[in-house]
Amino acid sequence: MKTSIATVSISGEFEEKLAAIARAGFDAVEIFENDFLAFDRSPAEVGQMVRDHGLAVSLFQPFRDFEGMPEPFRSRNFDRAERKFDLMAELGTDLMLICSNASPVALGGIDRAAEDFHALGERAARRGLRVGYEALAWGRHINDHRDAWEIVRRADHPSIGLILDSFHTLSRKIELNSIRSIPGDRIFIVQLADAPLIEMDLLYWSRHFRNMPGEGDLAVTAFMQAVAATGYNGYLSLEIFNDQFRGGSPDAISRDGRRSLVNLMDQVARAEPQINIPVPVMPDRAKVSDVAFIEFAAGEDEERELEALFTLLGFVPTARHRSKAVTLYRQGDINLVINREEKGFANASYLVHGANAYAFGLMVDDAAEAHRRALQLGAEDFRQSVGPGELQVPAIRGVGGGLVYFLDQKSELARIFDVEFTPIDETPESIVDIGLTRVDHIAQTTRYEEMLTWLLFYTSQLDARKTPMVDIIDPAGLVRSQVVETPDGRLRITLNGAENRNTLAGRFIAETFGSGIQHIAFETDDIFATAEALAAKGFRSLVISPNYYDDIEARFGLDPDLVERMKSANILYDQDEAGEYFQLYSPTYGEGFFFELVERRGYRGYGAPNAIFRIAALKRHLRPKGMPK
Ligand SMILES: O=C(O)c1ccc(O)c(O)c1
Ligand SMILES: [Mg+2]
Repeated sequence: MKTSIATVSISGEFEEKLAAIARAGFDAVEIFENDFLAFDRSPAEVGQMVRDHGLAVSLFQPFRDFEGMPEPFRSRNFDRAERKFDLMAELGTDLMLICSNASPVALGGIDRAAEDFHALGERAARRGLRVGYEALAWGRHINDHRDAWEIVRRADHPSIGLILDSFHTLSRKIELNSIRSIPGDRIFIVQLADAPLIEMDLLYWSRHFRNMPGEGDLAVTAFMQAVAATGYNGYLSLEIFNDQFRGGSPDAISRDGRRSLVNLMDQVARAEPQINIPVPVMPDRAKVSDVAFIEFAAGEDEERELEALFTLLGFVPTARHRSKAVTLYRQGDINLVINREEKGFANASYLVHGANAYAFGLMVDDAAEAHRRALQLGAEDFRQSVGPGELQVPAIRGVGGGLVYFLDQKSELARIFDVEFTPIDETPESIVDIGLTRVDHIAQTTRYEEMLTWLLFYTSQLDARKTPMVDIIDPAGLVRSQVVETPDGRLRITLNGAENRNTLAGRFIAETFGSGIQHIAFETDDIFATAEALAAKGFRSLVISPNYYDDIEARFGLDPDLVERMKSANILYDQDEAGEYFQLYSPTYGEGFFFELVERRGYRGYGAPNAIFRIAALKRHLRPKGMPK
């Protein structure tokens, strides 16, 4: 599999871009004319620089408004093309992209365009060069790959071929089977991009909102399946115009790009096993059956505070690590771990971020395979020295430098808490089970610019899908929220992207020095019983404005008695087509961390309409420092 990326896709100076692209493992770059024009080195030097980074130039582009022009433009275009051919020879590439004509003076006509391309093919052939024709979605006469292919077919010249670009085809919803009958060797290159579904002008959408395959909503996998079925075995080239990427980290964007292609081709090869493109063999996306544990890093004081909080919430200290200052707390199927080691990774996380939920374990079908796939996708491996009799749990670095561990039922890993821990026999009498059964969701707060990275991180490794992005209104600004969930809901992760530091999410990032888990939601089968048990123990839940309850009673036509019960327990409510949702929040602890307790009666969402009221209430509670006693 040969991978390439257009220089416009990432930020930085020209040479910085090349270095990042090479480090991420690409084979080639598409050189964008403007990137080159803005750079003060000769074409030969640029070509050399690309090769010095171990890269090839897959393509020079774009050459605009070529085909079907009246004189004198037509003759001038051939002269202009010859000049660019000179340049290509110096750069060291044999392929030029011509995008379909968008000029108002362009004359239509398939045959006229085909004749122009035939004539250009003759000139290109003399120099051993090739020209590929791409239909822009907004081309004046040609805006559909089927018409571009007809022109290429009629041009009937070995130096003239077709260029396919997933964005142009998918944005116009063109029938994908039309690609399958094109001979693979007539496709000179394939450009790939995804995009979020937004209703807007095609040109503007294309030039500002493209993203990596898998990051958006377009059917890029189905598109690439059709391309692969033609026998095509050339470059897979990312061409991503995105304002955010232009301002992002060249390394991070390049790594995401490479990950997106590996993941895409893995999915394509599974669906179309006969393809010509050699694709790395890797395990399938891991099936997650549960959140096995969530681990907090803490110092001595915070450990006491967390312990008080956990026991108040009904968690029982169940076992202690044989050699480390690590304690397991349990309720229902939920395992919470406090790690108060004075060395090692947890301690490093504590020193940087303060007490925080820095790691979680996922129960998957095969932990070793899940780990292997993650590494093949470019995840950063994590290993820590283990003591005698302890298990090396496969792990990778996740959001905010935290950890994701993989466990499974088929190996020793299933018994980690038996192998490495000794049971604590007596349960303190003060602890009352409040009916929490499992982890409903883990909410991670990231900078807005990182959201796509982490969405791709999860959805490429795990058998999980992403839901559409929702906007959450914080009184101090917008927070975007998107969910990664398994089809059965056994794993749910919400990613919240903070655009500014005055929002609750933004403040959390600023105060804890980075992204991380900001809240954890536990499920109960009876939220009212849970609320009552908590209140009896003196737990003070987050106080919700009484105005809220008048509104939901009217909005959902609820029984006034039910509303009264919710109001007295500060329980929030939502409904979707599948059922009802009840939510109860803790106040914030430390720098904005909190717990949520939920009851789902068939409901599938996350209570997004309530977020604005919850955030306002949390902000009223937010304390400057320290966990409550
Ligand atoms: O936005 C454009 O003009 C443009 C140019 C070249 C391409 O390959 C493309 O997909 C879009
Ligand atoms: Mg293109």
